[in-house]
Amino acid sequence: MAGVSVPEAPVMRLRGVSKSYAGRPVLSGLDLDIRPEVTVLLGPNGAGKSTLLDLLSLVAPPQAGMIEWHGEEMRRTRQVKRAMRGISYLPQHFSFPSSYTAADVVDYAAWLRKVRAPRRAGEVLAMVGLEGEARKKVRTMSGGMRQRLGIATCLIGDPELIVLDEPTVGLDPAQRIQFRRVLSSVDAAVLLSTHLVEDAVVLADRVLVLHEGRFVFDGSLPELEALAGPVGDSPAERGYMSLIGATR
Ligand SMILES: Nc1ncnc2c1ncn2[C@@H]1O[C@H](COP(=O)(O)OP(=O)(O)OP(=O)(O)O)[C@@H](O)[C@H]1O
Repeated sequence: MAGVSVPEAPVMRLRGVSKSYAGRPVLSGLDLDIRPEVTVLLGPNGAGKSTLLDLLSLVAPPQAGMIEWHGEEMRRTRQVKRAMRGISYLPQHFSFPSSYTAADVVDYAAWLRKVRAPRRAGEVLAMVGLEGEARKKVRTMSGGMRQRLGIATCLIGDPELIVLDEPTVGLDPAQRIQFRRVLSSVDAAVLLSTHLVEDAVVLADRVLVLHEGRFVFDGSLPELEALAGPVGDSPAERGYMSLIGATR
């Protein structure tokens, strides 16, 4: 119908997803549709962000509820393996062999992910501002360079969903701007977790706030800012603080 915009079909859909560790609920009945946009997941320590990202990357199954990839419910290992080809995941803690060069790391990641026609290492390294560093060894890189190398490994093979756990840790302000450029240049759904409300301000098309295993917010940055209470340094931070009930 003319004038009515139809939202793109979700890449991934979660319905009633729950997860517990040793009987202690960490995620409780989450519903989520992921579309090709940059979604920033905020939440305090222990909110369940990393646990949720493990589920989104299909590394771990939920104990209740269901996950769909392009409308297909993930029930069998075969389905999960096929879907995983379209998903890149950078965990919070990762390391690469110290004797590898940046190009070795990218080639190795392509091999691990069974990417048939990987982008050339130089291309993904350039996307994260590591052009000219292809022959630099991991052991000689700064923390920020390693972080960008990790992000580069997620860009090979044109993934449809990129899941990044705290990717901005270790990036300085200039590198954060570079990272924003990278995200705006990739043609994929991106979901990243962070502790920094500022990351949501700079990067997010959509903001999710997870608190005690439940979504307490799912909306745009202006909608988050509209919730601003008295605590915090910026409108977005004040909105976030009021959602998680912070009093300091
Ligand atoms: N493998 C595990 N076994 C037992 N408990 C776990 C396990 N992984 C996480 N937890 C617990 O589940 C809760 C949520 O952890 P999770 O790492 O998902 O939170 P988070 O929001 O990512 O936290 P942070 O911001 O500190 O990284 C925490 O209480 C954590 O201790």
